[in-house]
Amino acid sequence: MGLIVNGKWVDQWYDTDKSEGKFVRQDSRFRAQISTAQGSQFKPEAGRYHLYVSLACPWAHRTLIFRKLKQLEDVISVSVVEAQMMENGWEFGESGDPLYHLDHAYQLYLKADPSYQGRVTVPILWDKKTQTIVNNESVEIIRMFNSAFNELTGNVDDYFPVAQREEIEAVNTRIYDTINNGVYKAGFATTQEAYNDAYHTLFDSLDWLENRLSKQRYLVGENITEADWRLFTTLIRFDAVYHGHFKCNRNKLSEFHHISNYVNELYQVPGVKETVDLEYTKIHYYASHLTINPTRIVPLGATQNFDAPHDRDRQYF
Ligand SMILES: N[C@@H](CCC(=O)N[C@@H](CS)C(=O)NCC(=O)O)C(=O)O
Repeated sequence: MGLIVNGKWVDQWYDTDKSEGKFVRQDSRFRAQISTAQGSQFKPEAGRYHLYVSLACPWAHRTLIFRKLKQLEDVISVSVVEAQMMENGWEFGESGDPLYHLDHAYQLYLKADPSYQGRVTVPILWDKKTQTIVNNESVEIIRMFNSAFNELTGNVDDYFPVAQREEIEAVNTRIYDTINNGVYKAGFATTQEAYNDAYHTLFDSLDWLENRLSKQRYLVGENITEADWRLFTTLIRFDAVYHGHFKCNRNKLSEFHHISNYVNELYQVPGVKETVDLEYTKIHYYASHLTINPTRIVPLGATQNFDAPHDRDRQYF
């Protein structure tokens, strides 16, 4: 775990000294867009882009789901970093960097921008043509996958419909702050107060979500939208990782009837379960975060069956 400082990798845990023990996530820095717009440097082209992911990472997981749902598997290649992230950050191992056979993800960041400073995160959407990072922000990557390649694939499924954008964004904002990033705020807090705040805000939001999902099948409208997928990748990891490792333990997610049925439904959407690997995920979190779990012992639970029948196809008012 570390970051790039003045062109060099430095092994360093998150610094919470200046934020009263609170974990503050760094903004993603590569923010270019793939688009057909005139003058666009990055046009949608089959075989041009490569996605680097960790199967443990909820942010990267979103991009894998969109790659599946939008039938981009033959258009955008993918590779997976090693489960453990130790003193050199994300490691590529034998198959993690099929393009340049680099050892570490930080080398890829420096290849894209030798002056890059900061943390080295996944997902990374790489352009093989100009040999740079197009974008390393999952929200923007899934939106590109949602629409930029439609003409190439013929898949016009839309998870961010114009008519619902405002409501989707409002829901996303609360869910990002209190749930997606909320579990990290609890887990990476270094003072009791910062942890307490994150814990209460997280479970207030899960109570709100349980109520919302008792009245409607999906977060927004009558179909699955990006809001559901953005939430799903955090929820699927909850009992296996966040409940124990990040101390988000007021309840297990399986104790929320509507939320857990909702997770099962999303898991059972064709193609999605192939993007989930909770064993790899547990190894990543428990064996990489030495500050939180110095013994690196990976717990054997929680046993969950996301293939169990769900009740989400019932009538809603
Ligand atoms: N805002 C980014 C966050 C990506 C992110 O933080 N990924 C984590 C893995 S779950 C990471 O690579 N962390 C490495 C680090 O912070 O040093 C996104 O949504 O893409």
